[in-house]
Amino acid sequence: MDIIGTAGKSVVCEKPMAMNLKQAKLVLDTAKTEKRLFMEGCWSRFFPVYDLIRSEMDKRTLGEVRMVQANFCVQIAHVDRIKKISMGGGGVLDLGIYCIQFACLVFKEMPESITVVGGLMGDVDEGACVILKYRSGAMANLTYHVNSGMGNNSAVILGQKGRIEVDEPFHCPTRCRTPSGEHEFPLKDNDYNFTNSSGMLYEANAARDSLLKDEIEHPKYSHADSIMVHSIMDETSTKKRASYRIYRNGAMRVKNDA
Ligand SMILES: NC(=O)C1=CN([C@@H]2O[C@H](COP(=O)(O)OP(=O)(O)OC[C@H]3O[C@@H](n4cnc5c(N)ncnc54)[C@H](OP(=O)(O)O)[C@@H]3O)[C@@H](O)[C@H]2O)C=CC1
Ligand SMILES: O=C(O)[C@H](O)[C@H](O)[C@H](O)CO
Repeated sequence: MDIIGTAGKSVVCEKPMAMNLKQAKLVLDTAKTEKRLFMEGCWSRFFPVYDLIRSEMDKRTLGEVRMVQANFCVQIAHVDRIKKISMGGGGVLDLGIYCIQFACLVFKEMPESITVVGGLMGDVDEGACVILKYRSGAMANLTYHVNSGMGNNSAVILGQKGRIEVDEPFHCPTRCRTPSGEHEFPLKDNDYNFTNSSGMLYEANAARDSLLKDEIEHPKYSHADSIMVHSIMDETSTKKRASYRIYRNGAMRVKNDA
């Protein structure tokens, strides 16, 4: 907030922009008051595959969407920023966020109900199965885990007339299949630490566009998008603590910092 408010700078902040909804709102309110660009770096949203998904959804080529599935399971339990609660660790803030933003991309509204079964790893969240149910009855079935083997980290959107398959890694994809066929957007110069990291250029270009237009948010991942995703993550954390409490017969070990 000081960077935006006191120093008067525009900010692109890696996901997750905050530990909870309350913090996220404070930052976004500051950006609004100061009329500075603030973008939560949800880089997924700027990949060409996501542009294609948006366009298929706008054209309603799948008919009514009834189900979304997304998985993100990897073994990163040894990483400090994952395992330490003091560094904002845990699964939902690192991996679950990608699954949740994917459901939000498709349904564009808050779910009516959120069902969560999850577990802890020390004092941070290890993983969970999350089911979002929407007013129309449509559902999203999301799974994330930071202490497992590598899953099939893909996503699928199922409509009454067709489907979209986003190949692994769905959070930074280069390949998908839509009703119009197979699409591939290869990345160049991709020799970095993280998978498909050169795809960060899509997000960087988007931030540049917003700066040139004097926007305070980017339409592909707006402040409302951040709020929706953080609202669901807050709810997920609360429900997970509850499910863990029941599962472990009364043991409750994570502090509620909301
Ligand atoms: N889009 C993508 O491809 C990816 C995005 N990410 C996101 O990027 C972020 C960073 O991940 P990653 O680079 O792997 O993390 P690292 O742990 O490698 O780096 C974190 C950095 O933040 C600094 N830091 C930590 N705490 C503070 C603090 N209180 N004040 C100032 N600086 C601090 C650390 O400084 P120091 O070195 O001095 O400790 C370090 O330089 C995460 O939010 C993650 O979700 C991560 C991976 C991939
Ligand atoms: O944002 C990311 O990509 C992450 O922070 C992950 O920890 C990483 O992708 C897992 O492999």
